[in-house]
Amino acid sequence: MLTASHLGFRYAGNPVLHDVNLRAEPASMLAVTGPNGSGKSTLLHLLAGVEQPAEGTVRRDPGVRVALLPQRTADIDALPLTVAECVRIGRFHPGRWPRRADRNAVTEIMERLEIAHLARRRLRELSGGQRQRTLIAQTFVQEAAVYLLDEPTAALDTDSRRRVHELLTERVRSGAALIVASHDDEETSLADARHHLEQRGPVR
Ligand SMILES: Nc1ncnc2c1ncn2[C@@H]1O[C@H](COP(=O)(O)OP(=O)(O)OP(=O)(O)O)[C@@H](O)[C@H]1O
Repeated sequence: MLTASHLGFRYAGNPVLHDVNLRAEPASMLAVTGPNGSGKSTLLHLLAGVEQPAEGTVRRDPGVRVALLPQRTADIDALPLTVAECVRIGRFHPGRWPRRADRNAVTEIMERLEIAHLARRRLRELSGGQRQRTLIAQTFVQEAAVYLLDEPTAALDTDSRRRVHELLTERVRSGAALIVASHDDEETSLADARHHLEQRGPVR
């Protein structure tokens, strides 16, 4: 589906990733772990095609759809979007009007993540957890084969975290490949495999 071979990356000459090899397997969750600054977010950006590797390749099989839940999204907050509009973007297909299935999927995911009552609120008016649940809804409303999730539950309370973990497990059961960067032991224990990144670059 999605294969990373010998990936390397540097920010302004500072090495972050070196010789990373991994594959998104269908019906499987891979946890990406490692200390702060070890390059988990960078790796997800490379896998999503947001950044280009300095070394190695990311190969995506033709037609495989990849959804990314980024960790930092200040640009999204700057848009005057409501919660419902933000989630609907996940079902937006250029050149075609939303179908009933798209509208149903949006309603269903908003109910599951308990943001339906916030539908008309602007993103910038939300709490951190409400905003995170909105972005998770936007990610999971997409019909992707591969989901790249950067610390999906870091801002969430226990109930919301449990709900998101149920969603992760269901997506895996329905055949998706999940790659999840996480510091949370409970979350990484849901994974079928783990890829640990070591700290690189100069020690300060
Ligand atoms: N845009 C950037 N420009 C320069 N350096 C960057 C940039 N983004 C990240 N870095 C550096 O690259 C390294 C890896 O960052 P990254 O965000 O990928 O780590 P992470 O493992 O996701 O960390 P965390 O657990 O804190 O989320 C860090 O040392 C960081 O300071």
